[in-house]
Amino acid sequence: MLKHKLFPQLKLLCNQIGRPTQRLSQKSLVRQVHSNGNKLIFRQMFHNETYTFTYLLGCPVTKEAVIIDPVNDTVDRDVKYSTEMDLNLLYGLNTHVHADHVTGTGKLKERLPNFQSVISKVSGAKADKFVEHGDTLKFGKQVIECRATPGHTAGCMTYVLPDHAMAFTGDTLLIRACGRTDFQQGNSEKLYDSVHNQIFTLPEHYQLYPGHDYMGFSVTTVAEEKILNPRLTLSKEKFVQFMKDLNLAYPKLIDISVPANLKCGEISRQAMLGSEEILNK
Ligand SMILES: N[C@@H](CCC(=O)N[C@@H](CSS)C(=O)NCC(=O)O)C(=O)O
Repeated sequence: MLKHKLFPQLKLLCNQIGRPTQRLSQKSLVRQVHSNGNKLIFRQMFHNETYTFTYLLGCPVTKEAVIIDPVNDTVDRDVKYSTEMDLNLLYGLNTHVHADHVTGTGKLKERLPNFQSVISKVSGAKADKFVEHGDTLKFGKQVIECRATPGHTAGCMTYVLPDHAMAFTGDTLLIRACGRTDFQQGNSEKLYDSVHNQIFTLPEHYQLYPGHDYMGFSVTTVAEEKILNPRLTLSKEKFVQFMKDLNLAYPKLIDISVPANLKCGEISRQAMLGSEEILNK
């Protein structure tokens, strides 16, 4: 009975993950790079200390580009990479006020002319540009749609590129997991609704890029998570209980990261030394 109910989704999933890898990667590359004839430069980068993903997206025609969730420690890498690729970074998009690392948008503003930091208005953080649900941002021929996905924090945003069937979910949805909901106005009911109403309603072939991964994964799809996410496939009631029982230790840098990120990554020398000490423990 269950198999019958899930069959269309399972069929789609098998098409995506059950066939030889060669075929999958070729198909997904074509979708990212050539859908609607609109090409995209796309790089996924990792911060080893905090398991954070940063994404660089560029328009190959105009060379205008954006960076999603840069980390302050990897700004040199990100500037070098975008310069090498002749990209003109316009925006640094934060998916939310991070609790485990300091955003790189403040440092990037010091390094790059015309660079603007972006975050949701609801976040209450300082930035050059504030976005709300339904807003769009442009770089070259590319369009990003902003979807409010509160729950991990009150101001979480998911950034969607419809032309490339991609969405950047921050910590709202992680691969086979989701963001914790026990601080920064976290709310399990809201996170559940955000995922079901704003992410799982995207077409099933959309590729989802999370803000972190702690298990060695890099990308997933709407179809995969709808079937395989052990948290978000629960009923809402069971999900809320599951999140209550998580009992995760607070992020090591929370007391440094949150105040700094509320100020676009502005961090005092004293706090910087403090964070080095905490990470070296
Ligand atoms: N140990 C890390 C923090 C790990 C953590 O809490 N991750 C967050 C996202 S960053 S606030 C999370 O939501 N995790 C969900 C989960 O199920 O793991 C540190 O000390 O920084």
